[in-house]
Amino acid sequence: MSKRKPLVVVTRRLPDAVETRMRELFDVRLSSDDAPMAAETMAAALRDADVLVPTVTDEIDAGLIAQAGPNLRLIANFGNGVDHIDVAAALERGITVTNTPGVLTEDTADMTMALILAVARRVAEGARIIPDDEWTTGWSPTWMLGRRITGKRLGIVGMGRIGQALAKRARAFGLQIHYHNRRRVPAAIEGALDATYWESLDQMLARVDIVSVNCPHTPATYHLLSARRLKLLKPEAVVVNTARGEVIDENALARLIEGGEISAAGLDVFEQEPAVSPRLVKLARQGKVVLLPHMGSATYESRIDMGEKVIINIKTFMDGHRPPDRILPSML
Ligand SMILES: O=CC(=O)O
Repeated sequence: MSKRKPLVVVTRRLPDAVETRMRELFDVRLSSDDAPMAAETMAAALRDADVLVPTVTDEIDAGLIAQAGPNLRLIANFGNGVDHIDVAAALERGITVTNTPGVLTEDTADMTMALILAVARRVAEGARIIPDDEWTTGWSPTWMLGRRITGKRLGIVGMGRIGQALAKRARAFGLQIHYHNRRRVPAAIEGALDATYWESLDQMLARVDIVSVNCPHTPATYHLLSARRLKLLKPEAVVVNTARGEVIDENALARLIEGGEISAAGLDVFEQEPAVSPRLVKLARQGKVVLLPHMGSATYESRIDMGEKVIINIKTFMDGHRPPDRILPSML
């Protein structure tokens, strides 16, 4: 690598502290506005840059990667999920891809717990009542009743870092932990979480009260919660997703909630962000689903730590070493 500072192109505004550090270390082209990069700007960035720092809002497909200039050696994603990047195409061209795992685990697990509570206890609906001047008769024995979560069964789909962090929290709320994962987690972790492993996702779905999606979106998990699988849930079941919209067949979920075959959902992620199915929006107005605009890792702390991870990945790579958070072909 030459002695010149690497040209690092960043597609979105990052926290001030992160941008300042990047300016010190790199020849950095920062985004002036906080909108997803237009396709032509992205193509130009890929042509010029040594390093691209995209986020989940940038679709970097094989066609764009084919237009990358000879200097582009690293795509250092600001975020955990890399399903918006054709990583296989990048690796084929000798471009390394990194992400920011670990630092957003606790915050995303908190948000998942928040959605579980919000749906079960009607928090979003309740929070609108006073500002909307609708609290006219005061406390009532029969009004705004939700569902107790203590003693219920939580089925976690994907027992990685975030799944495990959720399980810890959920146990403190008295939920029984069930999980499905490609691989069973080590016995010590399973024991500490008092978690029941289900090799068959179908069998787990039929038995849980709340299902939480915490696995990445890959070709193998696309519509993992298909219409057929969603129909296995009990009618009083709740579905929560803070991972990726694509893991659930969103239309099927909306249809089943409309028909009363599933009770409710709490969703932080969607199949076509930022577009959200009008059917889900209608269900949110009716108080049957809680919708959040992809906020799982949205804390100052997470976003600064994610920026630091991006910087470490770039620095390590530019110093000629393997960056810590490389995406390996075996992870795809
Ligand atoms: O969704 C956000 C991320 O993948 O970090």
